[in-house]
Amino acid sequence: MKLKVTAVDEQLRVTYEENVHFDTDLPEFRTQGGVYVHSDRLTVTSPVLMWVKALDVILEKMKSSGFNFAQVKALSGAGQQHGSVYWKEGAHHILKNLSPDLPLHQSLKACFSVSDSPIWMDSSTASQCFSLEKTVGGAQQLANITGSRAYERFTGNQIAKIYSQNPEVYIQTERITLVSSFAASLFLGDYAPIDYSDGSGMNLLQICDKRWSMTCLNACAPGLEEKLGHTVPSSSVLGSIAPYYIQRYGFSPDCKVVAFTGDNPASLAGMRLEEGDIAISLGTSDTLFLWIQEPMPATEGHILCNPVDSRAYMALLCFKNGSLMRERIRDDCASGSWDEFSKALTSTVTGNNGNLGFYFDVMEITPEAVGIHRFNKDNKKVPDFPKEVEIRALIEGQFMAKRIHAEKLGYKIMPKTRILATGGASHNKEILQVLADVFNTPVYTIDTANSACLGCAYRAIHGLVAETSVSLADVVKLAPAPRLVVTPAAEADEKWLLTWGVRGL
Ligand SMILES: Nc1ncnc2c1ncn2[C@@H]1O[C@H](COP(=O)(O)OP(=O)(O)O)[C@@H](O)[C@H]1O
Ligand SMILES: O=C(CO)[C@@H](O)[C@H](O)COP(=O)(O)O
Repeated sequence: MKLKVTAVDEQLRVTYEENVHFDTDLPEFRTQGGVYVHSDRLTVTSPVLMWVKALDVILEKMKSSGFNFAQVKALSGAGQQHGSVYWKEGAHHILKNLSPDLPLHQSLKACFSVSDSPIWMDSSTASQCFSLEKTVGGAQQLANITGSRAYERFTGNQIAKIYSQNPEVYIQTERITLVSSFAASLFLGDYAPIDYSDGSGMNLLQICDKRWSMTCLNACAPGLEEKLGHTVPSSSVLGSIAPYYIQRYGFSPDCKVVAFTGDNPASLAGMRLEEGDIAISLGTSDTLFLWIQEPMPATEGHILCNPVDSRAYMALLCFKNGSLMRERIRDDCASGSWDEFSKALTSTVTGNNGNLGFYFDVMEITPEAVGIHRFNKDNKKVPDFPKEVEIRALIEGQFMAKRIHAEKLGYKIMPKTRILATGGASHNKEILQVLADVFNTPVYTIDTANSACLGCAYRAIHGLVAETSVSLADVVKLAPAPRLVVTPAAEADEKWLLTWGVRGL
């Protein structure tokens, strides 16, 4: 996991990219994959000061490389969804008076009442989820209100856990931000509001009228409305950059901060998703998302407010066993090499001669299942597969699950359907070929695998004109179109896909 930056010029060309890798650039925090997995294997957190220090490091890297901060007209950003940051009483004053002589992590070191922020990988709040659904009248009812049934990683349940386990800490907290609005707060030198789109990943926001659900807030913790602040459209200008950045890095006082959002909503903007397209992000988690007009919340998947058009929505499916699962099988079966992994995919056939597998090292979100389960062509459970068969079974299984669950959400693949792929694994053409074969649909990518970052650069430009009703699509119409990378192989007919569906996932 990394902190990344992308700058674009007025022609929407990417002019600068940089990143900070949490594990290797900030080894003093001793994270693995940017996180701590606690001994119960359910609680997963990240040190909030590591995120703050990562911002110091990336800004210093930019300064040393001669980046011209004065030219930046607007900035925006994205954070992993659902994670939360707890600001201690008195933090606001410190945030508003940052000394340009000090790095942020020094000024802010005593500002957080919870030093290890719960993040999206956490699944330790089952009892809070149960109680929230019970309060509102069941899982479907909660989905109707907030867009999702109760999910353990969703922020309301995380807040409820902190309140029930440590009410003192909750009381000492003056503000709760999402990872996205926390990062925006750092640039603003003030508490930034939560945007509608990332706010929909909390089990607290009414997705129809974009107001907090008082029933849900009260079910999680007392006095929560005040600690969360108000919500804003994702394209809002929040204000100008804080004096700290003007004095320390040479930003212009006119540089505007546009609301930050979740990484998946930001990717939707970066990929310039159109209705009918299907976006698949192969980052740490795998996610699949669609632009939708009419929300139909169900007990599987999520409906979020659309980050680009406040009248629309996006549907999202999240799969926790994404890249980390692929990395584990790569290490076990391909000597830790992506090249060898890719060769195994080219040396095996579509449909894997009937061998299939489900690979969930950690409790999966979609579907709720855990463990490694392999079946041969006679549907008999087997303990292992030859290495190449294992690799193909993993990738076909991951993509088949995406197709089956998208179809369960009502998604229909049409002749015009395009898959837009992004995230680290979208660099791997052989993996994308399996994706094309499983969906029987061509796969496109954009020039950077960092669609969330690029989307925020686009959203920053859009924020400057959004109030005049110009759409994001208009603002980015000159950006390079997605590039066709692979088309389904001729032999990828629907027959073997059907067998998969019948054998069930
Ligand atoms: N050539 C490759 N083939 C498959 N996976 C890759 C390849 N290169 C990078 N990855 C995967 O991409 C992941 C990082 O994706 P990225 O989109 O940067 O993550 P994040 O979710 O943190 O933004 C890594 O975990 C790595 O396993
Ligand atoms: O939980 C979800 C979406 O609901 C995740 O997709 C997070 O948003 C984190 O994403 P990455 O670290 O994989 O980018």
